[in-house]
Amino acid sequence: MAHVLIVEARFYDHLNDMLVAGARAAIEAAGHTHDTVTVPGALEVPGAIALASDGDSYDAFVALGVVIRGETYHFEIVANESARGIMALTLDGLAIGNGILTTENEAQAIVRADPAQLDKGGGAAQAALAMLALRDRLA
Ligand SMILES: Nc1c(NC[C@H](O)[C@H](O)[C@H](O)CO)[nH]c(=O)[nH]c1=O
Ligand SMILES: CC(=O)[C@@H](O)COP(=O)(O)O
Repeated sequence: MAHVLIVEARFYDHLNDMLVAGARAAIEAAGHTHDTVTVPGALEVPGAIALASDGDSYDAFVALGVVIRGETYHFEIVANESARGIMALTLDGLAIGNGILTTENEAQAIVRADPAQLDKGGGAAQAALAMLALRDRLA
């Protein structure tokens, strides 16, 4: 049984609730356990995973959040740098599923976050568990 940490950037409550529900359901359906920590925004997600990976408490990580394009270049910074930070941790050998949505508008985010529709939170959890299984197999 694996113990998974969900790191959620709680920027949009209603969207995050759906992503977290999907991720938790997928982890539980696979017979694993989970904790959740909350950070202010997507830019803080890689740092939180790095902090949590210092000990032996967690086998895998699920990054969740929503970045919706606004009027300025800030969207690119938050979307690209959060993904870059998560990818760097992945290349260090951590099992991480990236469920940080980067959308043009709220409607796109709802379809992707909703567990009854595209369920990207559940998909990110399944990706984290798949990478954990691969790591165990290759070790
Ligand atoms: N605009 C969004 C942000 N921005 C906040 C940053 O992620 C960060 O918390 C701030 O710059 C302080 O370091 N975060 C999201 O998750 N989603 C957004 O749409
Ligand atoms: C991530 C974003 O683009 C958004 O939340 C920020 O909006 P703005 O560019 O209008 O300041």
